[in-house]
Amino acid sequence: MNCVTTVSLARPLEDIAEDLGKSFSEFGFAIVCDHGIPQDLIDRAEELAKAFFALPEETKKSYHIPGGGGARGYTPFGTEIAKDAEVHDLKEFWHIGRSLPEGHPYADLMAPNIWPAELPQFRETFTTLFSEFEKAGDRILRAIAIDLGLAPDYFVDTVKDGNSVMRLLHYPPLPESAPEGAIRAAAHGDINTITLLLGAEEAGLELLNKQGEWVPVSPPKGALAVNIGDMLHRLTKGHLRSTTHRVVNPSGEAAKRSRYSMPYFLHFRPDFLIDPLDSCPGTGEEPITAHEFLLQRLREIGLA
Ligand SMILES: O=C(O)CCC(=O)C(=O)O
Ligand SMILES: [Fe+2]
Repeated sequence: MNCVTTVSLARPLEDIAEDLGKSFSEFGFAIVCDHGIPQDLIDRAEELAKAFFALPEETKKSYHIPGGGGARGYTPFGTEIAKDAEVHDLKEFWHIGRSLPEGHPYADLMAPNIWPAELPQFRETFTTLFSEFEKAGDRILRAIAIDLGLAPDYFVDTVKDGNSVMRLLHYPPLPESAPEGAIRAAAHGDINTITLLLGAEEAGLELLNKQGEWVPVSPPKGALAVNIGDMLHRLTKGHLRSTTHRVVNPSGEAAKRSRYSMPYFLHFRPDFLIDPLDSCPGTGEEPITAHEFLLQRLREIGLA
């Protein structure tokens, strides 16, 4: 196998589990089509994300929450820095998290969402998209469980009310004055359980394969690029790989264009103990709760 596998989520999960598992253990990535997220919802979401990032700088900054670690609302251009990177990423983004009912036991760990008053459909559209991502994620996790030899619903309880986050990303046209070495998104691994990414058909996303070569990830329009995060890597003792990836700068005409994408970072519930699975070979790391693991990693990237 020398390239990321594409699977249709409309097929019976037993039929795709093995292909998916192989792609995740070799590349940490798979392309998933027929994922069930309606295309008209994706189109509306992309239009709204574009409309938000086109708002005046001052308006956008009014949705930045100082001291909030970027967990909700707007994070301006030049804030996030990848682990071990020296310069900031060339991106701005908006985060939407889970809306918990008042008094929920995790309420202290998940800040309430905020919504841009300028875009009345924003809240409804992204609330719907969040639950559609969650549904697709549930199906992908069932296929992963089958491939790992676990009960198909193994992950259901592990991600219930997890601290999942949807990120609307905007990489503006390349600035003339970008710091030396700055790229749209520096090489990093995702922290969470699995990531479901929409919008990566615009070139730039690359993964680092086991041979140490950068390989483009190019899903067709509307398909998901799905990748394993550090938490699932740790649970499976690296059998499912959290693969380093990045978004490189375009050249020529494309450098004058924006790139937009929408990753959904699916997380375990905060008190889930990431205790390496006996069914995966090798020795694992110490058990750690998902919340403690997240805090450690957010500190490293300057967001906590
Ligand atoms: O924009 C992309 O295609 C990927 C973004 C990404 O890897 C991330 O935000 O973690
Ligand atoms: Fe990522």
